[in-house]
Amino acid sequence: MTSFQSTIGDEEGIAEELAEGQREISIAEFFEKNKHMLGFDSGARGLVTAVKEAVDNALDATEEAGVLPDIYIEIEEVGDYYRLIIEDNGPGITKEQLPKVFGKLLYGSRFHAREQSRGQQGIGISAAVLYSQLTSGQPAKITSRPKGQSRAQYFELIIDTDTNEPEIQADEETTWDRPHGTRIELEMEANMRARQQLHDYVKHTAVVNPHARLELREPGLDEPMKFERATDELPAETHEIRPHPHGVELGSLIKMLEATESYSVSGFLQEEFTRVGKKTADSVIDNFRDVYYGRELSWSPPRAHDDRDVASAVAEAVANKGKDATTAFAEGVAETVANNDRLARSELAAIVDEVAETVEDDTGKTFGGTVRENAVDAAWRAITGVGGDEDGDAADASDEDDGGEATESPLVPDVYALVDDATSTRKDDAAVRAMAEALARRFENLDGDAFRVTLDDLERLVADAASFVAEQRDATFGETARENVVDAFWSRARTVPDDPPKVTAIAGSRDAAADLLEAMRTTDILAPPTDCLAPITEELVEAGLRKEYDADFYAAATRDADVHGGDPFIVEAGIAYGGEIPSEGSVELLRFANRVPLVYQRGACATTDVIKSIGWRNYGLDQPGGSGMPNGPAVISIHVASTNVPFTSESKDALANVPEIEDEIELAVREAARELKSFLNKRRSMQQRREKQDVLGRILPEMADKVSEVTGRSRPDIDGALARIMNNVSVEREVNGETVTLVVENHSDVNEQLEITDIVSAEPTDLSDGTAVDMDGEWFVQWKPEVPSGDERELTYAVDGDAEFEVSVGGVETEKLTVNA
Ligand SMILES: Nc1ncnc2c1ncn2[C@@H]1O[C@H](COP(=O)(O)OP(=O)(O)OP(=O)(O)O)[C@@H](O)[C@H]1O
Repeated sequence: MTSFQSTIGDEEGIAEELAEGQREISIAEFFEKNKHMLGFDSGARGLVTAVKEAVDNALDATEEAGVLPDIYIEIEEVGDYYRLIIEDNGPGITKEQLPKVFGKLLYGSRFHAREQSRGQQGIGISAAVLYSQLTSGQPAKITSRPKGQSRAQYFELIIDTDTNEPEIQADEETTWDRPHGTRIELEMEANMRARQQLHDYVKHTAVVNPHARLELREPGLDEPMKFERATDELPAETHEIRPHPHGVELGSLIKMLEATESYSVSGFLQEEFTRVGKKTADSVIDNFRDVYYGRELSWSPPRAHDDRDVASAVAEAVANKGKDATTAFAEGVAETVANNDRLARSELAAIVDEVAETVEDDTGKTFGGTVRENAVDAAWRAITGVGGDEDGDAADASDEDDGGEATESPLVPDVYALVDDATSTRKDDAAVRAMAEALARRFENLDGDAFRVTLDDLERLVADAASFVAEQRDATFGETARENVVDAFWSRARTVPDDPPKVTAIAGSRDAAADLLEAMRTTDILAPPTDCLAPITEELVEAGLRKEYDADFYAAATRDADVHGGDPFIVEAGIAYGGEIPSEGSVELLRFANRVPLVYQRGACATTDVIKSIGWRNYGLDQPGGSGMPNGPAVISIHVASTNVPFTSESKDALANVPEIEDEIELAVREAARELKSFLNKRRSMQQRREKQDVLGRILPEMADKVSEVTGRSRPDIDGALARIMNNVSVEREVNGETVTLVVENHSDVNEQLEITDIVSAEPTDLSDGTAVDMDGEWFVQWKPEVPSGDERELTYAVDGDAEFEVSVGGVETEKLTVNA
């Protein structure tokens, strides 16, 4: 007994003493202690969290019911308290469910569902009710009108903090002008210090839920904040999925094994998991066999020059079958064996069975189980020197130090060939031989005759043989050489034919269940279906940003689905740049999970970590020191949608650092950032072009004047020169009597597809091609010419001599255009 235990043992009744201090904890106490985890740590924050919980639920409920959300949020000051009202047009809640939804913590419809939803835990709204009652002493007032019912139900309730059950204080029918939906009224001790966060939450909710209409009234706003919907399309409907084999933990797997009605592992895998059909189940089971039973090492059968004789060994093992049948059987086995490159024991057994059946058919003699087993033993001994009762050599060979004296095992040349192949040519032959001998001895000492070994054991044997050789012969087999040797044997080893244990047996053995889990994880399995997810989509991520940010540039990227812990997820990123976005300070990062804006704990969020780790200078943003938050007029939004979003805490403020998700966030952000980079590069080169054109525009006329002055000739045409120097597209007008010609020259090195519109004050006729449209006495003449690089086009029409013109050219940037028309 340790001294600590003896001290305890000396004191009588310690357990009783401890028991006196043990009692049930009421949820009020639990809440008081953990309210920061639930997002209710202060009055300012509590108000934002309560709004967030109610609005998230309203969005979940409306979408589930296929209704476009119309959500009303109101905050009023009532004496020392604040009253919060949230109304939605969702499906409502039935009279039976309503008290539990609001009056019981950990009650919800989403905890067990593998489907993307904002709510996950069944805590949110009841925690808000509890916060309200603990700080104001007032009950929650709920009105709900289920779809199709003529009247609404009104409840006043509090949570009994001892029993975690709703205590109903009023329960009556009422009228409500909304045809269906839910209205929640909570009073609480609060303040508006987090007004900015509240506004951000509502605004950003509108950004990622362009299908929702939101309205916020609060005491600080003269006018309500209204966010109209940008689309009438609801997000794609999501479907629940079963867990993915790559994502379960051992504890859950054991529970699933215990609960399943399947009897076989194959049935269990196909029934309980997504993406597992018969073929995938077979692959998992093969991998399970490899870890659970190990593989069988395979060996080269004897060749013609070899003195190992399979045929006579088999013949000797067979008695009483007559000469012809015995010879046919023995030679049949020997010949089939020789047709194989390498053989494992179970393959040999299959060959013996097959040949026995053929010979039985041909000769009418019976080759029963015992005869076949004897034949397998004998043939295996002939091939490997190991097996049956005469397993002499193997036992002798166990003494490492008298290497030279024992008869060489038939395995050695085989092992030698593989080791030699797998190690570098610079290895000294004696070292390779020593390694082969040491390894062959270890293989011979494996349990049973079949040379079954798991990958871990094989690695251990190879390492052990290598260190033996290093000690005895002063030759090193480094890590790479050892890995190559392991690989050479493992890749030639065969998966055993044994049936896996039944589900109940695996459920009862932690080790077997762990082996099954490893097999599931190492099998290639299709990513989970993504119809359980509803990404915002690239188009709407961009539309959401456009709606709320006035910028020069927008880009968005939606990645393909990936898996973390068995739950599928999709990452989307968007960037808005320039325009009205403030250029001072660091960029604004908008974080979203399942379409919910994350307001607090930015610094503790995986999204922030990823943004900081990207080298933003590569993408054209300023980043002091080359790491950390980039600076500049940009907004970056990141949305992670998953059936199970890994938050750092129950208040769902920040994403945990899950490597798979971080990788996808990085790829999505980089995808959008690459577009930003090419936009900025182009903008920079256009800027340089503009500056160059400005300079040329100033000096060319001066040069033209000078040339004309010096040469005494007329002033050269500088517009054409400018277009040529700048490799521009030039559009020049020539008017000759009634004929108007627009000459388009392409001096650039690419073909240009242009759209040229000439607005003419009189009616044009005889158009070369193109169209003319009369718009209130002005004619719009339009051409869409394609002008190859280095080529020109002439666009003509006829018009009365006094007409006025105004040309506009589309299809090419203004910086690459010289218009003289
Ligand atoms: N406005 C509403 N309309 C219809 N049903 C609702 C509404 N609000 C809540 N519910 C139902 O009540 C349940 C409990 O809501 P609660 O906010 O406590 O948890 P949750 O949203 O499931 O998870 P979380 O704790 O992560 O927010 C929800 O799962 C949903 O079924």
